[in-house]
Amino acid sequence: MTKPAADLVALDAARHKGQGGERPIAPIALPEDAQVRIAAAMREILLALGEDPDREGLFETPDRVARMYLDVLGGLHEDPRVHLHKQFLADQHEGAVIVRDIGFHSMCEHHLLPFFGKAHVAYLPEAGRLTGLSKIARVVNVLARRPQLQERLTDQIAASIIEVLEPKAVMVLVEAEHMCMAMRGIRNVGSRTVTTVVRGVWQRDTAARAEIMALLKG
Ligand SMILES: Nc1nc2c(ncn2[C@@H]2O[C@H](COP(=O)(O)OP(=O)(O)OP(=O)(O)O)[C@@H](O)[C@H]2O)c(=O)[nH]1
Ligand SMILES: [Zn+2]
Repeated sequence: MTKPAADLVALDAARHKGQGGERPIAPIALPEDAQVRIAAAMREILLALGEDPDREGLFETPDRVARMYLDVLGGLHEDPRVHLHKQFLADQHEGAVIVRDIGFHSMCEHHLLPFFGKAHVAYLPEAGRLTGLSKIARVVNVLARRPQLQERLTDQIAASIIEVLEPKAVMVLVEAEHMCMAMRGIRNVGSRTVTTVVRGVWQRDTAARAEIMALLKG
């Protein structure tokens, strides 16, 4: 096996450090009283809006919303990298592996409104070192179920793969629609944001980069 991508891991660690409030890939602990506290906060929001949280339609809502947040933001307490630990070798495969159209739902950390779309992931295995295709989708799923920025989601998908699988190169393209742009503020429905990240040998090899980017865009 050739040199692992330790330099890429270090580069990633540096990139993710000190970027105003940046949160790392590692999971955080779930407070024991999370459900109760979220429900109490939701009840307070309803009261602040002038609503009656005890009326029939609302009385179960704080609890329900608490369960919903613990579900859609549950990736905070999971480590995406564990899914990549199961690996296998296919020495004869020298080309890229591309998983397109991984659907995801995330929450923008500015407004806690959903953004959702597709992630497309490519990597160039090191010495045939592969992971299961579903594992790439699992990584996307864990990282998406956190308060996120689309750019950070894109970076962290690549960083997780680099750290555990140590491939020669990774490229990630994420396209998404942000409800905070559609439902409020500018109220721009239908605009899509595209973010990309390229790491490893594809950063220098412009021909390969263009070829993989074209395949990722589909
Ligand atoms: N770069 C980036 N920006 C995002 C993402 N999700 C939401 N935003 C933006 O975050 C910005 C927050 O801007 P602020 O000016 O602090 O908040 P705001 O007053 O609600 O902004 P408006 O949406 O323009 O009304 C907005 O421009 C959002 O469109 C994301 O994933 N990446
Ligand atoms: Zn937002």
